Amino acid sequence: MTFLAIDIGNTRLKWSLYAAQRPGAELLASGAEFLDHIERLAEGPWADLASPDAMLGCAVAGDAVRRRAEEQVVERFDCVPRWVVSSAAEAGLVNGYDHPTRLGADRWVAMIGARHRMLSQGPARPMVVVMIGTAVTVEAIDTDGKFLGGLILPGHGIMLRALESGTAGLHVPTGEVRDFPTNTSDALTSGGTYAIAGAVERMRQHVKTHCGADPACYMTGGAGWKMAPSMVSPFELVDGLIMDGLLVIAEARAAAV
Ligand SMILES: Nc1ncnc2c1ncn2[C@@H]1O[C@H](COP(=O)(O)OP(=O)(O)O)[C@@H](O)[C@H]1O
Ligand SMILES: CC(C)(COP(=O)(O)O)[C@@H](O)C(=O)NCCC(=O)O
Ligand SMILES: [K+]
Repeated sequence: MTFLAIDIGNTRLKWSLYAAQRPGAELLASGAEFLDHIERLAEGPWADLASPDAMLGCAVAGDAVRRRAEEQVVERFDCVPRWVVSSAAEAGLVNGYDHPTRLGADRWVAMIGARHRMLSQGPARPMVVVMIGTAVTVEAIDTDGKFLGGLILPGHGIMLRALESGTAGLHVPTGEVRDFPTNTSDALTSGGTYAIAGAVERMRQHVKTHCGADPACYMTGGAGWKMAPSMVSPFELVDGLIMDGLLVIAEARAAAV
């Protein structure tokens, strides 16, 4: 029962093909395409793959992009494209958002992946789940698996572009992260990095106060590796939290049928 997982963010489409529809399944193939290159999938990276038996994805880059991806799936494979919509509860997580379906599906899926990972590592704990993609999200989940709420911040690229377009004197190359930046490039790079690190640390404190226990902290997303060295408290950097979440959801849904 091979399974194709797809995560469409605002910058890239990520895909992974697994030998089975359950967490921990063997990874057979994977890749990432910038959104402009989605049309290449069927005749490019997917050309030599055997058709998966099932597919599940999450997509936050808009209906038009999701349809373009769907066309590639249907053109190349013999499986029905299915997409996760955030709901009031799924796979052991309860959604505390005011309007649960308005929560970004990628955020919901990553939290489900993180909760599964945390429970496989030991007893239940509260969590902070950080995704560093086009945007940055910082989620709080209590010990029972209730999503309490989360932060949305601009990612590195958006922060820099916003500063460049709103000022006359900030058109400079990328710099280094420094404790005490002494040039414009380093000041911008460090400012963005520590804005994210500071927000994450604040959320960690909120969760600790609210839940009365130190949260398990997970970080994922294309630019997660950039943030890892600058975090205040230790975070486990997990490459495929969204893919893990899609596997967890697919397994739970298959078991429920
Ligand atoms: N090799 C890479 N290709 C593309 N983006 C990268 C790469 N390495 C780091 N990044 C950073 O990761 C971000 C994209 O991460 P990703 O998780 O794919 O975002 P999204 O899910 O929003 O599409 C980019 O904004 C960029 O800053
Ligand atoms: C916050 C996001 C833009 C993150 O997108 P990404 O950085 O993964 O491309 C996305 O999850 C989204 O559009 N969310 C809908 C609004 C919400 O979650 O409240
Ligand atoms: K994402």
